[in-house]
Amino acid sequence: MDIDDVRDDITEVLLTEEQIAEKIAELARRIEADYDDDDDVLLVGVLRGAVMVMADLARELRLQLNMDWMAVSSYGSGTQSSGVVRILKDLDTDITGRKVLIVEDIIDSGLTLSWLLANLRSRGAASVEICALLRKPEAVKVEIDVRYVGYDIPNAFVVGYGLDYAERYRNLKSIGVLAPHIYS
Ligand SMILES: O=P(O)(O)OC[C@H]1O[C@H](OP(=O)(O)OP(=O)(O)O)[C@H](O)[C@@H]1O
Ligand SMILES: Nc1nc2[nH]cnc2c(=O)[nH]1
Ligand SMILES: [Mg+2]
Repeated sequence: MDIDDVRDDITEVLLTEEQIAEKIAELARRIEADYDDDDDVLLVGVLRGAVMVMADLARELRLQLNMDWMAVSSYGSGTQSSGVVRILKDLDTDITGRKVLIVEDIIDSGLTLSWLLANLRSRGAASVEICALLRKPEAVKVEIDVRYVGYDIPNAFVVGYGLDYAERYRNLKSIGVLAPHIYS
């Protein structure tokens, strides 16, 4: 769906389809420079928000890799993190000794990723790095080392390209700022 199809719900288009694709390609080139086929990289997509990033990044990468998924949720249906991270679906892969690259759509409070990093590291992975398409200013407050960041964006609630509000808007091709009248 195009952002114009829900134009009244969006105050501003933040990133177009083209800007997203450009950034995914840039991230892929950086990742390719750091890994090779023998690394047997495991991309771990964080459901559900990271589905679009994962699908596009994985196809853009000229690298032999595996893909797995975890579902964690801390937001429920609102726009504020509840502060409690829950595993809704665990990995199917044993990551002992594996080079893991977590793929995320957005880092906001950083809560989801700092929890996930600790969780995956405790399973004995050889390395755990993070690739996130978007990062908000709040994220600088948490001490997580994010190797690959696409765009640093302003502190607004954004939707589209996997990012939802109450499970809607995930299927927008671009990313926009949600109009306050939708959630207030
Ligand atoms: O840095 P944080 O403040 O923790 O926020 C970022 C997380 O919040 C969103 O997921 P959410 O928990 O809403 O679930 P979803 O991916 O299913 O939309 C988003 O996809 C990130 O995973
Ligand atoms: N859709 C959406 N989910 C988020 N989770 C944390 N921050 C955000 C955001 O800005 N938009
Ligand atoms: Mg998520």
